[in-house]
Amino acid sequence: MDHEADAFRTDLMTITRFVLNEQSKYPESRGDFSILLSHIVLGCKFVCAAVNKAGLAKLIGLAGETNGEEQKKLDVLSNEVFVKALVSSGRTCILVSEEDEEAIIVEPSKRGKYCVVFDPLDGSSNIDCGVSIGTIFGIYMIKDSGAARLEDVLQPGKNMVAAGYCMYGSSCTLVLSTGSGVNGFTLDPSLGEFILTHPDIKIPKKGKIYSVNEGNAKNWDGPTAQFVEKCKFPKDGSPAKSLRYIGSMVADVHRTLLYGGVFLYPADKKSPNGKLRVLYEVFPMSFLMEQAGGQSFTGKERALDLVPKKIHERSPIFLGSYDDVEEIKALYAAEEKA
Ligand SMILES: O=P(O)(O)OC[C@H]1O[C@](O)(COP(=O)(O)O)[C@@H](O)[C@@H]1O
Ligand SMILES: [Mg+2]
Ligand SMILES: [Mg+2]
Repeated sequence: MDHEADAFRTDLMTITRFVLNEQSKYPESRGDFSILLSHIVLGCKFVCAAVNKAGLAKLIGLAGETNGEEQKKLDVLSNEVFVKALVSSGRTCILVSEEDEEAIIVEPSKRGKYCVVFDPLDGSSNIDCGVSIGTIFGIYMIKDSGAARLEDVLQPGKNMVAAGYCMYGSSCTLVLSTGSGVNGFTLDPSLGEFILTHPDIKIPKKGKIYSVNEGNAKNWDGPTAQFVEKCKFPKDGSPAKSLRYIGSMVADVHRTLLYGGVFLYPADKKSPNGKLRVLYEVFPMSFLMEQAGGQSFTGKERALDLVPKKIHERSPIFLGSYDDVEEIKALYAAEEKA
């Protein structure tokens, strides 16, 4: 029996312990954020289990419903899981999900002071082939949850109090920032606990990878085409960058955060505002990137300074290593001057 107990490491930093430690830094805190996050974590565990057995449980394929785009069964299931988890936390007042046309205003008796914007299942085009997908979330805190209004979520991303994503890949990894750095936790399936495995993530200042759907190249604007050309054929004697593109923002951004480089989904003639949604894709990923020492740019401004007018608004995005994004900003500035 003794050898079993040895396995129990008292220093095991689970995400729950981590968040409670963070909370203890704010003596006035009532624990609302920790409770909210524990419900998000539960949602991620539930969706992770569903993703792992998607093929077995007939969760592959279309749901036969749309949100303006064809919804996959796992899109619908993940959305139901997170809406239920967030409302049952009793800590939210407004929810914005990619899968719901309208914002969800939580009934007054179940309200709390947080607004949560989320993409319940990111990378839908990769579900049926079992390639890494994920969940993305951002959290705002509002003063008066009693009077919760849509305007309370149409705020700049820099006003968020926390952001994160959970990647369902070869392992299940939850990456979180509460505004003081970025930490990564890996789900230990035997314990059912997220364990701190990537403390204080810092993105390399410059990377060797660029990540973009080159299939759209013929429709790109000048600065984007020039930047990708520089990645492939650098004129300063530096080695060419490698192209890596999974087609799931969570997975492409996760790799960028750990290895460095740049992920971009630019505007193009076909999609003048790009493809990715400001509130629940661009903002959370930009918040994490800045917290890890990188940066995020729209082609015009710092992504977190954007003020969205609609909940499903899209924006071009260039995010990643500080120096790589600086290069892109310089190309757009030069075009502006020209
Ligand atoms: O197939 P494309 O045009 O390269 O787009 C891929 C992008 O679209 C997305 O799948 C959009 O997100 P959803 O899957 O949540 O709709 C991103 O994850 C990904 O970065
Ligand atoms: Mg998405
Ligand atoms: Mg999605």
